[in-house]
Amino acid sequence: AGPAMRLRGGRSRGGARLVLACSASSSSSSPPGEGGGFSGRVGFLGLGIMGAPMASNLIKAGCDVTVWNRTKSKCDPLLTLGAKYESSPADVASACDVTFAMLADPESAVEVACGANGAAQGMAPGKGYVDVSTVDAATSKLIGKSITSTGASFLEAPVSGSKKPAEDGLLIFLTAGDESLYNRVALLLDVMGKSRFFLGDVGNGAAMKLVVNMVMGSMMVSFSEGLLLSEKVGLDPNTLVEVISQGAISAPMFSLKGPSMVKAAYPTAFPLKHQQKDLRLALALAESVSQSIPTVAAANELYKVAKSLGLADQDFSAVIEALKAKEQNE
Ligand SMILES: NC(=O)C1=CN([C@@H]2O[C@H](COP(=O)(O)OP(=O)(O)OC[C@H]3O[C@@H](n4cnc5c(N)ncnc54)[C@H](OP(=O)(O)O)[C@@H]3O)[C@@H](O)[C@H]2O)C=CC1
Ligand SMILES: O=CCCC(=O)O
Repeated sequence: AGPAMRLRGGRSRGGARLVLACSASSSSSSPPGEGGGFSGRVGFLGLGIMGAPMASNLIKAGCDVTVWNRTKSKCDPLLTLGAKYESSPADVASACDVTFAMLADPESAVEVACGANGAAQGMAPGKGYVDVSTVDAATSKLIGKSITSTGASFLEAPVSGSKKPAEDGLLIFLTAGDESLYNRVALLLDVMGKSRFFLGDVGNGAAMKLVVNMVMGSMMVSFSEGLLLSEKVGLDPNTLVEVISQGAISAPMFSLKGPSMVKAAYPTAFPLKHQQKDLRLALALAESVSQSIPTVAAANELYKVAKSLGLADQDFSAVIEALKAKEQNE
């Protein structure tokens, strides 16, 4: 099947419709749709900035959710909401019909899926694994192979959208892999997101995500340069943010992050270390097809400088501090 897309308009967030749809006993009451109702147990591995609100939305929608996180204390708020707990990814996968994973990077995604007590050890025919972490295509294929070798199904489904969209259930899923698993979990994706794309073979979702994030990472650097230059020539950078917001290059990211960047505040929504990871992976993707992406390469260097300044866990908008530091050193 060719790429398919389903865009949803008006939301019925947190309403009875979703509660009914996710409840184990009421799948027949589910709304019609590609996935129908989801009546099984749902696992969730990785409860960081993104994973915690995503799992939380599934619980609030009435799903039977079992969680695991490397740092166990991060499970507590989810347990309070009604989640169950298992002590390893393998145990979660074994207890659940479908397991989602939201891990930091390729290394942790592989470790949790394929390592000792990894999810693959709890997989079996009829079960599904949905990796929503941002990784490269090769990593996703490796994880997919490990999962499908057990007879289970695999879907990669990285997300566009940050902390707030995750909290609001407004993420964009970029999925690829097993289409029947995609259809099976469609309702769950719709609890956590506002739209979903099915892009074909495993690797296409990862590639789409990296291309989107490489554009975002360079946009942020260009915006940072503009803020600093405007200030240097005697303009009010807040006015620049306002002017940009009304023109053709308006983007929610600029309006959202600009005002706090002007105040040198970087409350973390998307950690800078993850943005740099995505640029690194995008550069490798470009290299694999001999595509030149010099702007991204330059942006990546700045994120690396920002990391070396101790800003890895700040929001990625803190990359502006690398430009300030560069100026001081010149
Ligand atoms: N934040 C954002 O705006 C967005 C992030 N993403 C992507 O989503 C993924 C998660 O991001 P985010 O939630 O922000 O990141 P966080 O850093 O907040 O969370 C990372 C998660 O990975 C776990 N983890 C890290 N290393 C290991 C390991 N070796 N073994 C087991 N678990 C591990 C962490 O566990 P522990 O709690 O123990 O550290 C935590 O649960 C990343 O791939 C990111 O690029 C995608 C879209 C938006
Ligand atoms: O991977 C992070 C993406 C953040 C966003 O889409 O706003």
